[in-house]
Amino acid sequence: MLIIGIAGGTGSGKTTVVNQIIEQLPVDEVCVISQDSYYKDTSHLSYEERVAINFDHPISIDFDLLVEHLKLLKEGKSFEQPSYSFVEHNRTKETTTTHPKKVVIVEGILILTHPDIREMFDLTVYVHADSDERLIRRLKRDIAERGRDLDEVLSRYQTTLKPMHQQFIEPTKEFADIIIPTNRYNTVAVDVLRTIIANRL
Ligand SMILES: Nc1ncnc2c1ncn2[C@@H]1O[C@H](COP(=O)(O)OP(=O)(O)O)[C@@H](O)[C@H]1O
Ligand SMILES: O=c1ccn([C@@H]2O[C@H](COP(=O)(O)O)[C@@H](O)[C@H]2O)c(=O)[nH]1
Repeated sequence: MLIIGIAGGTGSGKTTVVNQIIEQLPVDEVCVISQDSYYKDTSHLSYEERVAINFDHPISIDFDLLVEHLKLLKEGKSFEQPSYSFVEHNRTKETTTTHPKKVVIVEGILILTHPDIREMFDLTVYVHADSDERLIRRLKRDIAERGRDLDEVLSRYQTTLKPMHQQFIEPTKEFADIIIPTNRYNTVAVDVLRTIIANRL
């Protein structure tokens, strides 16, 4: 089993890179675990209270559950991956059965902040795009897909996204084996990653 951790700021293109990698792999050889699935269950809070959560701080993530699930995969066991609704700011009732595969990709803004999780990765990648580029992408995506408006994205950017990125996310670049610049679509870097994966399988 090859476990790859893919980190990087919001809007840097992590999901896009993951999709580009897996589209060339047989479906029965790869599984993807998204850090977003592991936002803590906040069903006990009102919608207004959930909106106010700092979703870019490591404390918002149930890392214990993610560690438990990665250990299960390493033991060859399946688990139920939670699902998350960005519109509701909460986990949904659905889960996805995730089976151990030859290639396991874990992606998320904060996954390289956790020492035990870093230890479990065979390969670490940091996807880098400039902050103005990430903000533009985030604005477009969150308005189109996550039920946000201009004011919401900009105020969250100023209050939490930018400071948390500088404090927690950007410093994890030093833990990356590979840094992919993604101000543009970087097909060369994705090909390099595919080759590394193919060689390690
Ligand atoms: N290299 C790129 N150039 C332009 N747009 C991109 C690029 N990579 C991703 N995008 C777009 O930016 C948005 C955020 O990308 P996504 O892969 O979801 O980022 P992340 O998972 O890091 O938050 C998406 O709408 C995606 O289509
Ligand atoms: O309820 C939520 C939970 C998280 N977010 C934001 O999502 C991003 C992380 O996802 P990416 O796909 O890597 O962009 C993070 O910056 C949180 O602020 C949210 O808006 N609502």
